[in-house]
Amino acid sequence: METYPITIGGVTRHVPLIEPLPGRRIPLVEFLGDPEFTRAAAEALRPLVPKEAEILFTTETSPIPLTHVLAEALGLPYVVARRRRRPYMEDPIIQEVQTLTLGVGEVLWLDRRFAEKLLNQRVVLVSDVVASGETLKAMEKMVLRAGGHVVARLAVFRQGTPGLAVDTVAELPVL
Ligand SMILES: O=P(O)(O)OC[C@H]1O[C@H](OP(=O)(O)OP(=O)(O)O)[C@H](O)[C@@H]1O
Repeated sequence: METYPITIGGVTRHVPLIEPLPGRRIPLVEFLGDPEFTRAAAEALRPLVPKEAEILFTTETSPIPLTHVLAEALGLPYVVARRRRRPYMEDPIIQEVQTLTLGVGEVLWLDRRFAEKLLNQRVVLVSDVVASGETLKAMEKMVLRAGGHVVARLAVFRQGTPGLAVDTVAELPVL
């Protein structure tokens, strides 16, 4: 498999090149199962978190370890929007997202008990990669619906031109 070198905070990984859409190859960054790379990315992201931040908000799947490490370093809580409805969810916030990364529409789910943690809070959106920006837009809508205030939108990697302002630490190529 063809790979591409990605370096963040002095840690390099040779990640697979995938072709989610014909003629568009992108490096596939993965934090799951890689504590050293995850720590390096969280450390790089940490200075971008505003001092007034009260809680972090992320999505399944790959951004979860990143957000966990970042939250621990900052001493902040975090909540995670799920990509599938779980049977135990009660009165969840349900938000559609059109992500170009996979070429298909998706839905984010946030159980009410977690949505309540965002009420009147200064929330930082955290992702691993921002491409179209549609996932972050959907997350921002969820925060507003939960009664919170977004104070920063952060992603480790930017890929292409997102449709909203996002603070990132590195650029991924579209090959
Ligand atoms: O800016 P966008 O175009 O919305 O793309 C960014 C999204 O794509 C990736 O998730 P992916 O769908 O690969 O899911 P995963 O985290 O479960 O791997 C990433 O974690 C973001 O959620």
